[in-house]
Amino acid sequence: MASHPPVSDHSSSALNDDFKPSPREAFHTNPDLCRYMLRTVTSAVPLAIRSALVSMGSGLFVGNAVEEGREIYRSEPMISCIDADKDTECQKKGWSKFHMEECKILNQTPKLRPYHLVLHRLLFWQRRKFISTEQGKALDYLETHFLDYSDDEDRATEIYEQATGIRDATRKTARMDLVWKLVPAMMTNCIPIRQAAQKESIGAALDLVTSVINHSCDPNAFVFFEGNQLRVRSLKKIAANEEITICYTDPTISVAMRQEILKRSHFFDCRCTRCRAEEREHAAILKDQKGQSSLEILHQAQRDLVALMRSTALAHKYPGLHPDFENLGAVETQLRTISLRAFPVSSWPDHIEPLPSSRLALAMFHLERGKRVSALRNALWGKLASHRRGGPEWVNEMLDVFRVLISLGSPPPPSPDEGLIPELIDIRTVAYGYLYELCKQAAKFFGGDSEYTMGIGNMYATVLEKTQTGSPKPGTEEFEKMFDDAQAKLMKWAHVPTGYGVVLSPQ
Ligand SMILES: C[S@@+](CC[C@H](N)C(=O)[O-])C[C@H]1O[C@@H](n2cnc3c(N)ncnc32)[C@H](O)[C@@H]1O
Repeated sequence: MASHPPVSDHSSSALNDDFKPSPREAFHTNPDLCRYMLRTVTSAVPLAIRSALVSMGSGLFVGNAVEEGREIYRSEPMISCIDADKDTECQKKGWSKFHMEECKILNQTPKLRPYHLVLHRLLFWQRRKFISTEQGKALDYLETHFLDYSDDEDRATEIYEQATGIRDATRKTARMDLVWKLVPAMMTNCIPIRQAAQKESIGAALDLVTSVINHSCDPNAFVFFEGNQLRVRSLKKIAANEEITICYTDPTISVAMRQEILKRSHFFDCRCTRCRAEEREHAAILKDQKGQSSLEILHQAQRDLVALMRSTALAHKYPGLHPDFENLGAVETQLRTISLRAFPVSSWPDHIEPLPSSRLALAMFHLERGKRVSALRNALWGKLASHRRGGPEWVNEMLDVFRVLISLGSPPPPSPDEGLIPELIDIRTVAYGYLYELCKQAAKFFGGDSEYTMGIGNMYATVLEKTQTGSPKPGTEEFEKMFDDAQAKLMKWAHVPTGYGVVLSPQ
């Protein structure tokens, strides 16, 4: 970042242009600090901060084996901030005691991002000496990628502009060296605040222990928020002394997009087993295209599909903004055109993202427009074709499919111009079975005590109550048979290949 005059030594005015933070030490080299950090969480298993196996620096490890679908730890993050446009809600919930003070500053900060809120809170605390010695020490150990940003003129400018904007918003009371270091530190270590039921983040948080967890695209754990409490739970069995990993990106996006995001935000090339397997699979599939496609064409098509769905979502939310994307029939045509570009010889494989997610998103747009039959076709296709068979994303997506099924099972019946629909009894049986499975999976991944699981459980109890006495109930062999038949009929109707259906868990 040599071309910028960025940094003060601890005064606000004396800037010099060769600031470099002192080399960062890894957390695990300071056992006292690690002990302090681990005391900030409530853990269900012993935890340890050690030299990482999947990256440089430190990582978080479990001391004992953890079964799939168990809590690892929960904590109140050091700082949690809700996005400016969600803050009315946040004040009601008492998220931000500092709202008045922060609001003044935030209004002056250009291009506000969620982690800016965290940064402003940190600076505010620092001025008021609210940061304990241990917390201050832990902040010094956070990964900043300062030198990686320095090596890239554009990225360096980006950080510099953010740092000066933030410092100016504090009326230059903040120490520039601190701001300069904390901007990239927050970009690297803040985690999005996502409640169980939400796909989108509503803010950002800094949690010291969670900032030690490294990434995998096939992670063994995930993070979600219950109110302002952070929870980390296992996605699969973790052996004693194994490193905990979480996915820093949306795990449902394509390998190329995950890699792009990780490279840009965390400066590493992910070499996890999932990435390598998917890269090999894509290369093999493209061989069938007789030289008419390539990995570059596929990656561009994947980006185009994501952009198409983003524009459609915007057009849906703000009518008139993108009139070209308001007609869902036209969007489906564009989707087919993009798919054909990458797979001109045989069709785009059902499970390769972002096709399944795009189909599911289309289903929800159709549903909101009252086109319930088109919604069902897209929902079944998108959900069942995807290779995801568990995890928090599976639960959220299945809840969407359930909503589509329920809408079709409720009056009024769809108009005949929407085309033939499956028998109502089959729709209801499948909805009932999916709700049963949702209960099981939500309890497993989010925990029985999460509001989300309890909400789904209440829905299931209501449906169960309304079921006529004597009718087969989920968990029985009789129901399972009925469900399998009904699901097969729906899949046939939606042209979903056999073998993709949901298999109900035992009682
Ligand atoms: C939130 S920190 C995780 C803790 C970090 N290892 C440390 O010692 O502070 C995120 C940074 O860890 C590194 N990292 C995490 N997962 C990685 C992976 N799978 N491969 C390479 N580096 C990784 C990257 O530098 C990333 O920006």
